[in-house]
Amino acid sequence: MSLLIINIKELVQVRDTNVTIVKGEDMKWLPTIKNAYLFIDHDTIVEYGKMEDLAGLEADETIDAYGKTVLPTWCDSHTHIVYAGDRTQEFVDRINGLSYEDIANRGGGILNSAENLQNASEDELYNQAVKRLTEVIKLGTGAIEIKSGYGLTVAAELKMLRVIKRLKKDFPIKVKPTLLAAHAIPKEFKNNKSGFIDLVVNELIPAVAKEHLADYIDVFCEKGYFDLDDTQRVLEAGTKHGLIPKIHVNQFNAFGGVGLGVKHNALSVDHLEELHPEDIDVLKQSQTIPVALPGCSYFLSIPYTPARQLIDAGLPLALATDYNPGSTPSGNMNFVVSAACVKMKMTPEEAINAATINGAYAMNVSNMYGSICRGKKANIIITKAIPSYHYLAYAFGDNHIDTVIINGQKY
Ligand SMILES: N=CN[C@@H](CCC(=O)O)C(=O)O
Ligand SMILES: [Zn+2]
Repeated sequence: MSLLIINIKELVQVRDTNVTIVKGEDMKWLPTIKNAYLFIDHDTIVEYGKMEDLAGLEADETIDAYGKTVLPTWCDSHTHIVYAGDRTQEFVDRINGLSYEDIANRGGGILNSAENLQNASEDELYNQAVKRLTEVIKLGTGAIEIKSGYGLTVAAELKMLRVIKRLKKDFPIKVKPTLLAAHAIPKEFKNNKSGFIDLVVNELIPAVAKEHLADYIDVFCEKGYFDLDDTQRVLEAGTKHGLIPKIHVNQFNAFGGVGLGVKHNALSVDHLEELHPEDIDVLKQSQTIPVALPGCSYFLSIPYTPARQLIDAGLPLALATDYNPGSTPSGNMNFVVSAACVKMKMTPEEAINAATINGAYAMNVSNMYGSICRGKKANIIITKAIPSYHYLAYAFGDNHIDTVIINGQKY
């Protein structure tokens, strides 16, 4: 089965060589071809170019994309889409004056989601996650990372990760599973945090590794959750079992978690709403990519990750949704791109690079996803007729997507 897309107004994020990350100044450059075609064979991008150079290429199906923009699907490197129920009551409580911290301190927040998840069957969880995943693919996401972390017991964490495994098998997009082993201190361990870390290190991580249920190990490194010593213990145990660190850090407080992540060769450090100059220095010496989650800043009314400081220091930056029931009940990468431009002063070029190729890097899949490149997976967004790719970020809140193609097939 082959597919030819013709008369594309602008083909965006075209890379002749297989670039796997873009950093600093280079993020300002988004390569495009105007009046272009794209040729896909089965699930692979085979050829592209200017319409005037389209000669002798025939396909089983042709799409006329006159007036439309074509770009690679979004790569969402940070989500928690497997969860039970919602937390709308806490949302209303926050409007009425409680903080995220107040809610957590009275046993709500992550512990609330953990209770819901522990009481849900694997099938219930799967069915809820199927709806969310289907929706985000229709919004243009073509590769996604999904975390556990609402289990807080060995059995419930395994249940979550088995749901992620089923999603990975049943959906055509790339799914990368993460064991978020230490997300909150369970009630039973309220006065015995080190006992919980013992459980994570001695039982949870080995059980997950034995079933090959995760690629990455994550910790919520934050005041009131897990400190540097706890984080270090979890990352060491995860690494010993072949899991690569990707951590939640500097969401509310910056106290050295970024340096610790870098020391453990973290693939990414995520959140960074709070940032110290030394965090930037340490990131400059590393292969670790910072990940910003503007949907979380929007929803919790907390600072936005200082993208300008990171990019102007020559660093790469990825954008992701953080889709979860507590801090970001949205998996819409289009909103994330727009919010990054409006609130973080990223240019549309930087935001699109951050949401495609750099998002793919933050999942270690940028050799096959995140750009229009010969040999890469044919995961493509065809927009409605829009004036330019800038419009995606500018006209926020509307759905500009006409068609999503995953592995060469219309989704
Ligand atoms: N901060 C930690 N974890 C999630 C929120 C979890 C929740 O509130 O349920 C996040 O990334 O924002
Ligand atoms: Zn998160």
